[in-house]
Amino acid sequence: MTATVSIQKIDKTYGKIRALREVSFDLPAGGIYALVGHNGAGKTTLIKLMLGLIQPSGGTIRVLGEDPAAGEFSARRMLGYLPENVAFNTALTGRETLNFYARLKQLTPATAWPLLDRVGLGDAADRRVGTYSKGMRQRLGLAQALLGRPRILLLDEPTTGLDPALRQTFYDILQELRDDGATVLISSHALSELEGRAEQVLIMNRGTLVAQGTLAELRQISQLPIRVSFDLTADNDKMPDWLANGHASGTESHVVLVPDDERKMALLRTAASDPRVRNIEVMTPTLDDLYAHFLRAREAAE
Ligand SMILES: Nc1ncnc2c1ncn2[C@@H]1O[C@H](COP(=O)(O)OP(=O)(O)OP(=O)(O)O)[C@@H](O)[C@H]1O
Repeated sequence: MTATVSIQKIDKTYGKIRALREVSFDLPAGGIYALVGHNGAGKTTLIKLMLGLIQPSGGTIRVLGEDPAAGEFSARRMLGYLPENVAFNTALTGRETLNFYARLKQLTPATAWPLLDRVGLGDAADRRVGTYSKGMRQRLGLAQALLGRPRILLLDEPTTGLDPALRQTFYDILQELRDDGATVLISSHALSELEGRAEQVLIMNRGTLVAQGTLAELRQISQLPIRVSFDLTADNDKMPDWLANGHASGTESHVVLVPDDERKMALLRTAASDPRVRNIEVMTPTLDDLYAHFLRAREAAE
């Protein structure tokens, strides 16, 4: 699959601050990618570089085959962007705001109106943005980013301020775009909600890319253990042999740490055939765990 975004050895300095150091990655078409990292890790700087809003200090960037920093960046029309802080003219209505952005993208405004319904703003479309709640402004920001069915969607902290229902709608929309072949990059601190939604995760730390991969790949690289916990029936006077090295955590619950899926399956097969086992729970490392692990590993290496 071809990369819609290709970043090679990108450096970016602001005066004495080195915001990005030799960052390289490709984003294939048809995927949702999570860009995660502490405050100041360089996420917004990367997004601004892809949009051509700032120039790199070194390295090359290609977005849909073009250099965003070049004067003529026609692929810009194929990009949707939702900035971290959406600021709209409060005197305009939602519909007028969308009309304005549609014209900037050389689209016929009326063709954009269904987007207002799509983000749940249909009823408020003709109210002034000044009367909107934070979440409603965020919805309008999303509608604006979706104008013209973008091939690449760059979203900076998009779900801050959204209620759970809209968050779900939001991810449904992103999945539709992804299935249609778009590249969606989400910069976020909301790691738990990205789990199971992003195909790949890119972990940034102080301007460098410390890990990139699917959750399964990151789990494998990290070698963080899988926790398997067993509840036993109360009438056991002796711990089952296969659990002898399990750690007692409470009276009837026992936790075993296994290094990989193969050992996990072997343990599950044994446990499932033991009538003394009432319940089994498997806890694989979460994105939070992996994120903490890769940051620790990087700090230790420095
Ligand atoms: N215009 C600027 N002038 C000077 N320094 C800047 C500028 N923009 C960003 N920086 C610095 O570059 C580094 C990376 O900032 P960036 O905004 O890309 O981080 P981020 O990962 O998006 O952070 P956050 O999660 O807080 O949004 C930080 O040290 C920041 O202070």
